[in-house]
Amino acid sequence: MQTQLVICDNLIKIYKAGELETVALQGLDLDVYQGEMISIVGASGSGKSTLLNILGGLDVPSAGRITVAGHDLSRLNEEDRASYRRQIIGYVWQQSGRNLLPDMTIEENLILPQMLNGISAGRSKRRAHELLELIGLATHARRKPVHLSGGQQQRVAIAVALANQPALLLADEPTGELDSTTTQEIIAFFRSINQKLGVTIIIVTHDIAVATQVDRTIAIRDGRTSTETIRREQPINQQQPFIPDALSAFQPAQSSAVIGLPEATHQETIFIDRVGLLQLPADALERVALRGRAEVHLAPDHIELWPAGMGEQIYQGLPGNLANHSSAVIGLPAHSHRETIMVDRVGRLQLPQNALEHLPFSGRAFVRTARSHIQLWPVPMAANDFYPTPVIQQ
Ligand SMILES: Nc1ncnc2c1ncn2[C@@H]1O[C@H](COP(=O)(O)OP(=O)(O)OP(=O)(O)O)[C@@H](O)[C@H]1O
Repeated sequence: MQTQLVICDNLIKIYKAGELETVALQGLDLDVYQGEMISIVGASGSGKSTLLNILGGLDVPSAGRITVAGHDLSRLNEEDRASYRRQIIGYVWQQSGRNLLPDMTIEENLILPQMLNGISAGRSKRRAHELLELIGLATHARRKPVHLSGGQQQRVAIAVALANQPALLLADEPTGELDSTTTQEIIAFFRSINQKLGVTIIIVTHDIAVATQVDRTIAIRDGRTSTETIRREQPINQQQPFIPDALSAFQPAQSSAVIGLPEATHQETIFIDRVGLLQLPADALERVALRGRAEVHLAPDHIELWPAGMGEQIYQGLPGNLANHSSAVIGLPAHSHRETIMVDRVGRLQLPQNALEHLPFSGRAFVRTARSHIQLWPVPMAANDFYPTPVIQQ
Protein backbone atom coordinates (compact mmCIF):
# COMPACT_ATOMS: atom_id res chain seq x y z
CA MET A 1 0.00 0.00 0.00
CA GLN A 2 1.33 3.44 -0.95
CA THR A 3 2.06 5.90 1.84
CA GLN A 4 0.90 9.48 1.47
CA LEU A 5 3.86 11.77 2.03
CA VAL A 6 2.05 15.04 1.23
CA ILE A 7 -1.59 15.79 1.98
CA CYS A 8 -2.97 19.22 1.09
CA ASP A 9 -6.58 19.68 2.08
CA ASN A 10 -8.48 22.76 0.94
CA LEU A 11 -5.40 25.01 1.09
CA ILE A 12 -6.05 28.72 0.87
CA LYS A 13 -3.42 31.43 0.63
CA ILE A 14 -4.32 35.09 0.61
CA TYR A 15 -1.57 37.71 0.22
CA LYS A 16 -2.37 41.10 1.69
CA ALA A 17 -0.57 44.23 0.63
CA GLY A 18 -2.25 47.26 2.23
CA GLU A 19 -5.84 47.30 1.01
CA LEU A 20 -5.11 44.81 -1.75
CA GLU A 21 -5.79 41.09 -1.29
CA THR A 22 -4.69 38.40 -3.75
CA VAL A 23 -6.09 34.91 -3.41
CA ALA A 24 -3.20 32.76 -4.66
CA LEU A 25 -4.57 29.36 -3.57
CA GLN A 26 -8.33 28.85 -3.60
CA GLY A 27 -8.96 25.55 -1.84
CA LEU A 28 -6.21 23.39 -3.32
CA ASP A 29 -6.25 19.63 -2.67
CA LEU A 30 -3.22 17.46 -3.45
CA ASP A 31 -1.93 14.04 -2.42
CA VAL A 32 1.61 12.91 -3.20
CA TYR A 33 2.77 9.38 -2.43
CA GLN A 34 6.14 8.37 -1.05
CA GLY A 35 8.62 7.66 -3.86
CA GLU A 36 6.66 9.53 -6.55
CA MET A 37 8.22 11.99 -8.98
CA ILE A 38 5.62 14.51 -10.08
CA SER A 39 5.59 17.82 -11.91
CA ILE A 40 3.36 20.82 -11.36
CA VAL A 41 2.45 22.99 -14.32
CA GLY A 42 0.21 26.01 -14.76
CA ALA A 43 0.04 29.48 -16.25
CA SER A 44 1.99 32.31 -14.70
CA GLY A 45 0.22 33.46 -11.52
CA SER A 46 -1.73 30.21 -11.06
CA GLY A 47 -0.16 29.58 -7.63
CA LYS A 48 2.70 27.10 -8.29
CA SER A 49 5.41 28.96 -6.38
CA THR A 50 3.00 29.72 -3.56
CA LEU A 51 2.31 26.01 -3.20
CA LEU A 52 6.01 25.14 -3.35
CA ASN A 53 6.85 27.75 -0.71
CA ILE A 54 4.19 26.35 1.62
CA LEU A 55 5.38 22.76 1.03
CA GLY A 56 8.94 23.90 1.73
CA GLY A 57 8.00 25.56 5.03
CA LEU A 58 8.97 28.99 3.68
CA ASP A 59 5.42 30.32 3.94
CA VAL A 60 2.22 29.34 5.77
CA PRO A 61 -1.28 28.84 4.36
CA SER A 62 -4.05 31.27 5.37
CA ALA A 63 -6.44 28.31 5.87
CA GLY A 64 -6.69 24.59 5.16
CA ARG A 65 -4.44 21.73 6.23
CA ILE A 66 -1.10 20.54 4.95
CA THR A 67 0.82 17.53 6.23
CA VAL A 68 4.26 16.52 4.94
CA ALA A 69 5.96 13.37 6.25
CA GLY A 70 3.67 13.45 9.28
CA HIS A 71 4.35 17.15 10.08
CA ASP A 72 1.27 19.34 10.26
CA LEU A 73 2.71 22.51 8.70
CA SER A 74 -0.19 24.69 9.81
CA ARG A 75 0.81 24.08 13.43
CA LEU A 76 4.62 24.29 13.50
CA ASN A 77 6.25 27.06 15.51
CA GLU A 78 9.19 28.98 14.01
CA GLU A 79 11.83 26.69 15.53
CA ASP A 80 10.12 23.49 14.36
CA ARG A 81 9.61 25.06 10.95
CA ALA A 82 13.34 25.76 10.66
CA SER A 83 14.26 22.17 11.56
CA TYR A 84 11.56 20.91 9.13
CA ARG A 85 13.26 22.95 6.37
CA ARG A 86 16.68 21.54 7.25
CA GLN A 87 15.72 17.88 7.75
CA ILE A 88 12.65 17.06 5.68
CA ILE A 89 13.01 19.30 2.62
CA GLY A 90 15.63 19.70 -0.09
CA TYR A 91 15.17 22.73 -2.35
CA VAL A 92 16.55 23.24 -5.87
CA TRP A 93 16.00 26.68 -7.40
CA GLN A 94 16.13 27.75 -11.02
CA GLN A 95 19.06 30.10 -10.53
CA SER A 96 22.20 28.17 -9.60
CA GLY A 97 23.41 31.36 -7.82
CA ARG A 98 20.62 30.81 -5.31
CA ASN A 99 21.59 27.15 -4.76
CA LEU A 100 25.37 27.45 -4.34
CA LEU A 101 27.65 29.79 -2.46
CA PRO A 102 30.09 31.16 -5.06
CA ASP A 103 33.06 31.67 -2.73
CA MET A 104 33.04 28.10 -1.44
CA THR A 105 34.29 24.99 -3.19
CA ILE A 106 31.84 22.30 -4.30
CA GLU A 107 32.89 20.15 -1.35
CA GLU A 108 32.33 23.04 1.11
CA ASN A 109 28.92 23.72 -0.45
CA LEU A 110 28.01 20.08 0.27
CA ILE A 111 29.36 20.12 3.83
CA LEU A 112 27.74 23.40 4.96
CA PRO A 113 24.05 22.33 5.13
CA GLN A 114 25.05 19.22 7.07
CA MET A 115 27.07 21.18 9.63
CA LEU A 116 24.10 23.59 10.01
CA ASN A 117 22.03 20.50 10.75
CA GLY A 118 24.37 19.48 13.57
CA ILE A 119 26.26 16.71 11.71
CA SER A 120 29.92 16.35 12.69
CA ALA A 121 32.69 17.60 10.37
CA GLY A 122 33.94 14.07 9.65
CA ARG A 123 30.54 12.63 8.79
CA SER A 124 29.64 15.68 6.69
CA LYS A 125 32.86 15.28 4.68
CA ARG A 126 32.24 11.56 4.09
CA ARG A 127 28.68 12.27 2.94
CA ALA A 128 29.95 15.11 0.69
CA HIS A 129 32.22 12.61 -1.07
CA GLU A 130 29.42 10.06 -1.47
CA LEU A 131 27.32 12.80 -3.06
CA LEU A 132 30.17 13.84 -5.35
CA GLU A 133 30.41 10.22 -6.53
CA LEU A 134 26.64 10.12 -7.03
CA ILE A 135 26.71 13.17 -9.31
CA GLY A 136 29.86 12.03 -11.12
CA LEU A 137 31.93 15.06 -10.04
CA ALA A 138 34.34 13.50 -7.53
CA THR A 139 37.29 15.08 -9.32
CA HIS A 140 35.74 18.56 -9.02
CA ALA A 141 35.53 18.71 -5.21
CA ARG A 142 37.97 21.62 -4.86
CA ARG A 143 36.55 23.73 -7.68
CA LYS A 144 34.30 26.71 -7.18
CA PRO A 145 30.85 26.75 -8.85
CA VAL A 146 31.92 29.33 -11.45
CA HIS A 147 34.31 26.76 -12.96
CA LEU A 148 31.48 24.28 -13.68
CA SER A 149 29.06 24.20 -16.61
CA GLY A 150 25.36 25.07 -16.04
CA GLY A 151 24.40 21.39 -16.01
CA GLN A 152 27.19 20.49 -13.57
CA GLN A 153 26.17 23.37 -11.28
CA GLN A 154 22.59 22.11 -11.26
CA ARG A 155 23.78 18.58 -10.41
CA VAL A 156 25.73 20.03 -7.48
CA ALA A 157 22.62 21.99 -6.47
CA ILE A 158 20.66 18.73 -6.40
CA ALA A 159 23.40 17.09 -4.32
CA VAL A 160 23.33 20.02 -1.85
CA ALA A 161 19.55 19.60 -1.59
CA LEU A 162 20.09 15.88 -0.86
CA ALA A 163 22.84 16.46 1.71
CA ASN A 164 20.60 15.98 4.77
CA GLN A 165 18.70 13.02 3.23
CA PRO A 166 15.37 14.84 2.85
CA ALA A 167 12.07 13.00 2.47
CA LEU A 168 10.91 15.51 -0.15
CA LEU A 169 12.89 17.27 -2.87
CA LEU A 170 11.27 20.44 -4.24
CA ALA A 171 12.55 21.94 -7.47
CA ASP A 172 11.35 25.28 -8.86
CA GLU A 173 12.00 25.47 -12.63
CA PRO A 174 15.29 23.57 -12.23
CA THR A 175 15.88 23.45 -16.00
CA GLY A 176 14.74 27.01 -16.73
CA GLU A 177 18.24 28.26 -17.51
CA LEU A 178 19.51 25.16 -19.35
CA ASP A 179 19.59 24.21 -23.04
CA SER A 180 17.52 21.25 -24.21
CA THR A 181 20.33 18.66 -24.10
CA THR A 182 21.34 19.63 -20.58
CA THR A 183 17.66 19.71 -19.59
CA GLN A 184 17.32 16.05 -20.67
CA GLU A 185 20.44 15.19 -18.68
CA ILE A 186 19.13 16.89 -15.52
CA ILE A 187 15.69 15.27 -15.78
CA ALA A 188 17.37 11.88 -16.21
CA PHE A 189 19.43 12.67 -13.13
CA PHE A 190 16.32 13.54 -11.08
CA ARG A 191 14.79 10.27 -12.28
CA SER A 192 17.85 8.26 -11.30
CA ILE A 193 18.03 9.68 -7.76
CA ASN A 194 14.28 9.15 -7.42
CA GLN A 195 14.79 5.48 -8.26
CA LYS A 196 18.12 4.92 -6.46
CA LEU A 197 17.36 6.82 -3.26
CA GLY A 198 13.55 6.58 -3.22
CA VAL A 199 13.30 10.32 -2.54
CA THR A 200 9.94 11.90 -3.44
CA ILE A 201 10.34 14.73 -5.96
CA ILE A 202 8.04 17.61 -6.91
CA ILE A 203 9.17 19.75 -9.85
CA VAL A 204 7.47 23.01 -10.84
CA THR A 205 8.08 23.52 -14.52
CA HIS A 206 6.96 25.19 -17.73
CA ASP A 207 8.96 22.64 -19.69
CA ILE A 208 6.98 19.90 -21.42
CA ALA A 209 10.17 17.79 -21.62
CA VAL A 210 10.09 17.52 -17.82
CA ALA A 211 6.40 16.62 -17.79
CA THR A 212 6.97 13.71 -20.20
CA GLN A 213 9.43 12.06 -17.79
CA VAL A 214 7.56 12.17 -14.49
CA ASP A 215 4.96 9.75 -13.06
CA ARG A 216 2.23 12.37 -12.79
CA THR A 217 1.75 15.96 -13.83
CA ILE A 218 -0.67 18.11 -11.88
CA ALA A 219 -1.99 21.22 -13.59
CA ILE A 220 -2.98 24.15 -11.37
CA ARG A 221 -5.48 26.72 -12.57
CA ASP A 222 -6.50 29.73 -10.51
CA GLY A 223 -5.08 28.34 -7.28
CA ARG A 224 -6.69 24.88 -7.50
CA THR A 225 -5.58 21.54 -8.91
CA SER A 226 -7.51 21.13 -12.16
CA THR A 227 -6.06 18.19 -14.08
CA GLU A 228 -3.86 15.17 -13.54
CA THR A 229 -1.86 13.52 -16.33
CA ILE A 230 -0.40 10.10 -15.61
CA ARG A 231 2.29 8.49 -17.71
CA ARG A 232 1.03 5.18 -19.09
CA GLU A 233 3.37 2.34 -18.22
CA GLN A 234 2.32 0.62 -21.39
CA PRO A 235 1.65 2.87 -24.40
CA ILE A 236 -1.90 2.56 -25.64
CA ASN A 237 -1.02 0.91 -28.96
CA GLN A 238 0.51 -1.99 -27.00
CA GLN A 239 -2.51 -2.55 -24.77
CA GLN A 240 -5.29 -5.03 -25.38
CA PRO A 241 -7.94 -2.40 -25.58
CA PHE A 242 -11.19 -2.66 -23.71
CA ILE A 243 -13.41 -0.04 -25.31
CA PRO A 244 -16.73 0.56 -23.60
CA ASP A 245 -19.41 0.57 -26.33
CA ALA A 246 -20.72 3.91 -25.25
CA LEU A 247 -17.28 5.47 -25.66
CA SER A 248 -16.54 4.14 -29.10
CA ALA A 249 -18.59 6.70 -31.00
CA PHE A 250 -16.82 9.73 -29.65
CA GLN A 251 -14.04 11.76 -31.02
CA PRO A 252 -10.89 11.52 -28.97
CA ALA A 253 -8.64 14.43 -28.29
CA GLN A 254 -5.48 14.22 -30.40
CA SER A 255 -3.44 14.90 -27.34
CA SER A 256 -4.11 15.34 -23.67
CA ALA A 257 -6.01 18.57 -23.26
CA VAL A 258 -4.00 20.49 -20.75
CA ILE A 259 -0.30 19.92 -21.15
CA GLY A 260 -0.37 18.61 -24.72
CA LEU A 261 1.15 15.16 -24.15
CA PRO A 262 -0.02 12.38 -26.51
CA GLU A 263 -2.89 10.18 -25.33
CA ALA A 264 -0.91 7.15 -26.47
CA THR A 265 1.52 7.61 -23.62
CA HIS A 266 -0.32 9.75 -21.08
CA GLN A 267 -3.71 9.57 -19.45
CA GLU A 268 -5.35 12.80 -18.36
CA THR A 269 -8.11 13.25 -15.81
CA ILE A 270 -9.72 16.25 -14.15
CA PHE A 271 -10.10 16.65 -10.40
CA ILE A 272 -13.51 16.79 -8.72
CA ASP A 273 -13.48 17.98 -5.14
CA ARG A 274 -15.69 16.69 -2.32
CA VAL A 275 -18.48 19.14 -3.04
CA GLY A 276 -18.40 18.48 -6.81
CA LEU A 277 -16.38 21.51 -7.95
CA LEU A 278 -14.42 20.90 -11.14
CA GLN A 279 -12.99 22.79 -14.07
CA LEU A 280 -13.48 21.55 -17.63
CA PRO A 281 -10.42 21.54 -19.90
CA ALA A 282 -10.26 24.45 -22.33
CA ASP A 283 -10.44 22.21 -25.43
CA ALA A 284 -13.70 20.57 -24.25
CA LEU A 285 -15.22 24.04 -23.79
CA GLU A 286 -14.05 25.07 -27.26
CA ARG A 287 -15.68 22.04 -28.87
CA VAL A 288 -18.95 22.25 -26.96
CA ALA A 289 -20.09 25.80 -26.28
CA LEU A 290 -21.95 25.62 -22.97
CA ARG A 291 -22.45 29.41 -22.88
CA GLY A 292 -22.69 29.73 -19.14
CA ARG A 293 -25.19 26.95 -18.39
CA ALA A 294 -25.34 23.18 -18.75
CA GLU A 295 -27.92 20.46 -18.28
CA VAL A 296 -26.58 17.49 -16.32
CA HIS A 297 -27.84 14.07 -17.39
CA LEU A 298 -27.11 10.83 -15.62
CA ALA A 299 -26.33 8.02 -18.05
CA PRO A 300 -25.87 4.55 -16.51
CA ASP A 301 -22.05 4.66 -16.60
CA HIS A 302 -21.18 8.33 -17.05
CA ILE A 303 -22.48 11.87 -16.68
CA GLU A 304 -23.29 14.17 -19.58
CA LEU A 305 -23.15 17.95 -19.75
CA TRP A 306 -25.29 19.42 -22.52
CA PRO A 307 -25.71 23.06 -23.55
CA ALA A 308 -28.89 24.27 -21.83
CA GLY A 309 -31.97 23.22 -23.80
CA MET A 310 -30.16 20.84 -26.16
CA GLY A 311 -30.07 17.74 -24.01
CA GLU A 312 -33.81 17.52 -23.80
CA GLN A 313 -34.27 17.74 -27.58
CA ILE A 314 -31.76 14.99 -28.21
CA TYR A 315 -33.16 12.68 -25.53
CA GLN A 316 -36.80 13.03 -26.56
CA GLY A 317 -38.00 9.90 -28.28
CA LEU A 318 -35.06 7.76 -27.18
CA PRO A 319 -35.97 4.40 -25.72
CA GLY A 320 -35.21 2.88 -22.30
CA ASN A 321 -33.12 4.39 -19.57
CA LEU A 322 -31.84 7.21 -21.78
CA ALA A 323 -35.33 8.63 -22.16
CA ASN A 324 -36.22 8.04 -18.53
CA HIS A 325 -33.42 10.09 -17.10
CA SER A 326 -34.24 12.41 -14.25
CA SER A 327 -32.67 15.78 -13.89
CA ALA A 328 -29.68 15.77 -11.64
CA VAL A 329 -30.04 18.92 -9.60
CA ILE A 330 -33.09 18.67 -7.35
CA GLY A 331 -34.52 15.46 -8.75
CA LEU A 332 -37.61 16.75 -10.54
CA PRO A 333 -38.66 14.71 -13.59
CA ALA A 334 -36.97 15.82 -16.78
CA HIS A 335 -40.17 15.72 -18.83
CA SER A 336 -41.68 18.52 -16.75
CA HIS A 337 -38.69 20.50 -15.54
CA ARG A 338 -35.51 21.72 -17.06
CA GLU A 339 -32.67 22.25 -14.63
CA THR A 340 -29.32 23.72 -15.40
CA ILE A 341 -26.09 24.36 -13.55
CA MET A 342 -23.90 27.42 -14.03
CA VAL A 343 -20.60 27.09 -15.90
CA ASP A 344 -18.29 30.09 -15.72
CA ARG A 345 -16.14 31.46 -18.55
CA VAL A 346 -13.15 29.27 -17.69
CA GLY A 347 -15.22 26.09 -17.33
CA ARG A 348 -15.68 25.90 -13.57
CA LEU A 349 -18.87 24.26 -12.37
CA GLN A 350 -20.27 22.35 -9.44
CA LEU A 351 -21.84 18.95 -10.04
CA PRO A 352 -25.09 18.42 -8.19
CA GLN A 353 -24.99 16.04 -5.24
CA ASN A 354 -26.96 13.25 -6.89
CA ALA A 355 -24.67 13.35 -9.92
CA LEU A 356 -21.70 12.95 -7.56
CA GLU A 357 -23.37 10.02 -5.83
CA HIS A 358 -24.47 8.43 -9.11
CA LEU A 359 -21.01 7.02 -9.92
CA PRO A 360 -17.81 6.31 -7.91
CA PHE A 361 -15.78 9.28 -9.12
CA SER A 362 -13.31 9.21 -6.19
CA GLY A 363 -12.11 12.72 -6.94
CA ARG A 364 -11.26 12.28 -10.63
CA ALA A 365 -12.94 11.92 -14.02
CA PHE A 366 -12.04 11.37 -17.65
CA VAL A 367 -13.45 14.02 -19.95
CA ARG A 368 -14.72 12.92 -23.37
CA THR A 369 -16.10 15.35 -25.90
CA ALA A 370 -18.90 14.25 -28.21
CA ARG A 371 -20.26 16.43 -31.03
CA SER A 372 -22.76 18.26 -28.86
CA HIS A 373 -22.02 17.40 -25.26
CA ILE A 374 -19.28 16.64 -22.76
CA GLN A 375 -19.04 13.36 -20.86
CA LEU A 376 -17.47 12.66 -17.47
CA TRP A 377 -16.43 9.05 -16.85
CA PRO A 378 -15.22 7.57 -13.57
CA VAL A 379 -11.56 6.54 -13.48
CA PRO A 380 -11.01 2.77 -13.10
CA MET A 381 -9.73 1.86 -9.68
CA ALA A 382 -6.78 -0.34 -10.70
CA ALA A 383 -3.60 1.68 -11.20
CA ASN A 384 -2.88 0.54 -14.74
CA ASP A 385 -6.40 -0.14 -15.89
CA PHE A 386 -6.93 2.54 -18.50
CA TYR A 387 -9.77 3.40 -20.75
CA PRO A 388 -7.95 3.61 -24.04
CA THR A 389 -8.50 6.35 -26.55
CA PRO A 390 -11.89 5.77 -28.17
CA VAL A 391 -11.93 4.84 -31.87
CA ILE A 392 -13.25 7.52 -34.21
CA GLN A 393 -16.21 6.29 -36.20
CA GLN A 394 -16.76 8.31 -39.35
N1 LIG B 1 4.37 37.89 -1.87
C1 LIG B 1 3.27 38.15 -2.57
N2 LIG B 1 2.50 39.22 -2.30
C2 LIG B 1 1.37 39.49 -3.00
N3 LIG B 1 0.93 38.70 -4.03
C3 LIG B 1 1.66 37.63 -4.35
C4 LIG B 1 2.87 37.27 -3.66
N4 LIG B 1 3.38 36.15 -4.21
C5 LIG B 1 2.54 35.79 -5.19
N5 LIG B 1 1.51 36.67 -5.28
C6 LIG B 1 0.35 36.59 -6.21
O1 LIG B 1 -0.25 35.32 -6.02
C7 LIG B 1 -0.65 34.75 -7.26
C8 LIG B 1 0.06 33.40 -7.47
O2 LIG B 1 1.45 33.67 -7.61
P1 LIG B 1 2.55 32.50 -7.79
O3 LIG B 1 3.89 33.17 -7.80
O4 LIG B 1 2.32 31.45 -6.78
O5 LIG B 1 2.19 31.95 -9.23
P2 LIG B 1 3.08 31.03 -10.20
O6 LIG B 1 2.12 30.05 -10.79
O7 LIG B 1 4.25 30.48 -9.45
O8 LIG B 1 3.56 32.07 -11.29
P3 LIG B 1 4.94 32.05 -12.17
O9 LIG B 1 4.84 30.87 -13.10
O10 LIG B 1 4.90 33.36 -12.88
O11 LIG B 1 6.09 31.94 -11.18
C9 LIG B 1 -0.30 35.79 -8.33
O12 LIG B 1 -1.46 36.57 -8.57
C10 LIG B 1 0.79 36.62 -7.67
O13 LIG B 1 0.77 37.95 -8.16
